[in-house]
Parts: sequence; structure tokens; C-alpha cells
Amino acid sequence: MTSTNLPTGTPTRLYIDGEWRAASSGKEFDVVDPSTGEVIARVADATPEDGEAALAAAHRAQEGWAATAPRARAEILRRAFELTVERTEQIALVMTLEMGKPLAESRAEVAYGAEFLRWFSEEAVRVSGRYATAPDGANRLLVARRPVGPCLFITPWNFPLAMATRKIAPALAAGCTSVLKPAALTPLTALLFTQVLEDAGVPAGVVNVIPTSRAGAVTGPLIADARLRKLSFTGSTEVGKRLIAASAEQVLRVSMELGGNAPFLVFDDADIDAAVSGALLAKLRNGGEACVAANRFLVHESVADEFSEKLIERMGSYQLGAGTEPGTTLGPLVDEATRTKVAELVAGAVSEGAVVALGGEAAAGPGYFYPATVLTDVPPTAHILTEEIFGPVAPIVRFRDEDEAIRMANASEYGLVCFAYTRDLNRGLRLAERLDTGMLGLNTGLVSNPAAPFGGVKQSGLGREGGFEGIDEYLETRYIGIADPFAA
Ligand SMILES: NC(=O)c1ccc[n+]([C@@H]2O[C@H](COP(=O)([O-])OP(=O)(O)OC[C@H]3O[C@@H](n4cnc5c(N)ncnc54)[C@H](O)[C@@H]3O)[C@@H](O)[C@H]2O)c1
Ligand SMILES: O=CCCC(=O)O
Repeated sequence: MTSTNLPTGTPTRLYIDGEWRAASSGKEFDVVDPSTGEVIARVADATPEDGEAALAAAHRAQEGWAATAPRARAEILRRAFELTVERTEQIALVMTLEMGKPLAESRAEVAYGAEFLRWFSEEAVRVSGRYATAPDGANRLLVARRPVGPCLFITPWNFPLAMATRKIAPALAAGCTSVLKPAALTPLTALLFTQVLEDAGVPAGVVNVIPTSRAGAVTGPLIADARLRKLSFTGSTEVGKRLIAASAEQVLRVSMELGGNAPFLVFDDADIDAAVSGALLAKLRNGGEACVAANRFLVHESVADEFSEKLIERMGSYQLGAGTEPGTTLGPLVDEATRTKVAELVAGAVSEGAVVALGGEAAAGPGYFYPATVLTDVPPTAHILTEEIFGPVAPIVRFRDEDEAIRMANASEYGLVCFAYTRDLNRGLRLAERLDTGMLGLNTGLVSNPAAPFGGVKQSGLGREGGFEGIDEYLETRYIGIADPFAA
């Protein structure tokens, strides 16, 4: 059954070399609304041949795009920003229909995703080099930056617009062409955004978009192809590791934005109401389906009861429902497999001694709904504390002192983000120095910001997206040694 809600004109074909095309096999795959389980669209299913055509187009367009004036690239990006903002309602509705988040959150993602376009339109004209005299006073050193070359982008379903703009915008700004393979669960948002890029004046071949149900079969040959120079991936650590290994063959530049297991620390001197508000944002933004979602609430034993009671009350007020329904504040999970995994993690925690203080039962009926859930008395050894939950579940663990809190926070192979609530500035600085993390939210439950370098340490990834650092991922450094211009 096909929903009538999908805006008419939503593109469903591949975009290669400036043309909208059916897949070379003629095949399509289904896109499903997670709040009903019904098919809302069928999308062209790219084959390895389509992938090759996309990379060939990106490779052909590379020289011309790199030679395009930075100001011209900046103005295209600026236009893409404006068009994305103008089309907020259409993009937000499609995003909600294909991945489930409430419309208000989809609108927030459109605003967030668009800001990468604005930020990098401003950065496109600021790439600079340097000219220096060598230490011995003789030769001159000229250092220049140039685009890396054609890139492959592989993006996840949870932020289907922002994870694409966070890569495409700096690449365009730096002068790189690309092939984007969006997640099979959410190709429609990516295709709508492709239309924005086309309308903003991105030339044919500069960005190519190939949704597919066979990610490995289509991207594998591209990663092995010498025309590709960079792979930027956002997704699970498991897939990221495989892609790093595959990238070694061509010694590709790689950026890896991988999984997280964020600790949310609440100290005895914290403003507890502010900590609870921050916890809601860190836990329930995107229904908990975020790499930066708070995964473990580590709370000082003297404030654990107060924090837990207030968190239970506030999380209990979230309204579960379809993202398009007015009043919904918590949408469905993206698919049945995700819901089963969340339910199994909760059941496992309970078998290890955790107490379900709120929620804890998958909702009956169609769709993949799981309610806001709080687990108290979670033993520090519980399995749920070691895995990315990717759902609206808050496990609470107690700690005794700062050293123990830091030890517990660092006891993970991930290191994407930590959150900490304390009124003590020195403690905040000690945490900033001692936590193994790429990002720290100090008295805030949200760190994501297009002007900031987003990324992790340990198995959370390599490289940074956004901020001044974001464009560096798409630039090579070239050094030119020059003979002493004053020598006879
Ligand atoms: N660090 C970050 O910035 C960040 C942001 C968003 C999501 N994530 C992570 O992403 C994960 C959730 O997203 P997901 O379920 O889409 O992840 P995933 O790893 O399953 O898929 C991500 C992308 O990789 C593709 N893919 C899967 N197998 C592949 C293969 N063998 N070869 C090539 N491509 C392949 C998928 O089709 C999708 O486009 C979570 O772990 C989350 O933490 C990280
Ligand atoms: O899912 C991870 C990325 C979310 C974000 O950019 O805030």
C-alpha cells in the first residue's frame, strides 16, 4: 500500500551526471513509514554499474569544479542554504514519513543541516596557504592547499539530511566532487536535497546520488577504484572498521564518524533541574537514535534519587505517536530490528538487577513504537552500559566520587561525547582534561553545532566535521620549495 501523504514530486530516481535516471537494472526498493510499517515509496535501486557511472561523472567534473572560483562555489552553497530553508516543510514531512521523528524535530534537523551549507559557503573563500623563508635564510617555502579529489559519502538514516550536508558542503567548498550513497531506509530526504543542489546551480557531475539496497556491492568497487580519493562515512563502528580496511588498498583519505556510548555525569553540586532538562535533550532528541545520545546516566549517590524522580516525571510526559500527529513528542523507532534490539537490552538489564521505573514495554499495534523508559539501580557491570542503545532508554548508575565517575565514563571503547553537570568550574576543566572524548557538553545536553568540530576518539572515529576543521578533511597540503630569489 502506498501512502498519499508523500508530497507529490518527491524524487525517487538516481541522480548521475546531472540527470535523474532509473537504475540500470530497472529495479526499485521499498521505503517504509516506521509509524505504520507501510510502503510510502519505491526508489530506484542503484547497481554497481550505476555506481561506476556516478564515480566516472564525479571524476570528469573534478578538474572543472576545482578550478571554479571559490566565490562562485560559495554562492552556490549559499543558494543551497536558502533553498533548503525555503523548502523546510516539504523536506521535514518527507523525513518524518521515512524515519519517524516528530515533525518539530525534522524541522530542527532541516535548520541544522542547512547551517552546514551556510557555514561552508563562508569557509569556501577562506582557504589560504603560506609563504615563508626557510630557517637558513636561503630557500623559500610555499605551502598551498588543494582539493583532495572525488569523494564517496556513505550516510546513515538517523539524520538523513544533516549527515549528508555535513559532508557535501565542505567538499563543495574545498572544490571536491562526490558520490553520495544514502541509507536505504531514508533515500527520499537525500533525493529531495539533491534537487536543492541542482536548483542551486551545482553543475552536472559534481554531486551524484545513488540510493541502493546493496550498499557493499555498490560501494565496494568504488572504494577499490583509483579515481576515488576520499571516503567519508557516518554509521556504525562495525561497518566503519570494514570500510577503513577496504580503503587501505588505494590509501584513501578517510573520515569516520562512528558509534558512541555517551556518559551523562551529574555531580553533587549540579543544578538538578538544569541537569534533568539537559538529560531530556541528550537522551530523547531524535528518540534516542543519535550517536551523541546519552547512553549511561552516571549520577552522584547523594543526588541520584532526586535526579531519577525528576527524570522519570519529565520522561513520562513524552507523547508516543506518529511523527505527523500533532502533540507527538516521541516517534517510532526506525524499524522492527531496532525495536527488538532495544527491548532485548532492557530485558537483559532487568535480568542483571535493574529496575524499570518507567516504560519498558514495546507498544502494541502497527509501527515500531517503544516508550520513554527509565531504568534505575543499574549495576555498573550491566551489558546495556556497554552497547549503543539507540532508543529512548535511560539507565541510571550511581557513583561515589569524581575519580570513580571518570573511571566509569572512560570504561568504553567509544569516545564520541560526554555530558557533565557541575557548578564547579575547576571540576569542569578537570573533566575536560581527563575524559577520553572528542566532545564534552558542560552543563548542556547538546553539543552539535555546524561551527564546531564534531567527531570522536577511540572507536568513535577519525576526523572532524563542521567548524574551521571541517574543510581540512577535503584539502591536501602541497609544498613548493623555491630557490633563494636573491641568490646570484
Ligand atoms: N559519529 C557520528 O557522527 C554519527 C552520526 C550518525 C550516526 N552514527 C552511527 O551510525 C549508526 C546508525 O546508523 P546505521 O544503522 O545507518 O549504521 P550502518 O553502519 O548500518 O549504516 C550506515 C551506512 O552504511 C551503509 N552500509 C552498511 N553496510 C555497508 C557496507 N558493507 N559497505 C558500505 N556501506 C555499508 C548503510 O547502507 C548506510 O548508508 C550508529 O552506530 C550511530 O552511532 C554516527
Ligand atoms: O547521530 C549523530 C549525529 C547527530 C548530530 O550531529 O548531532
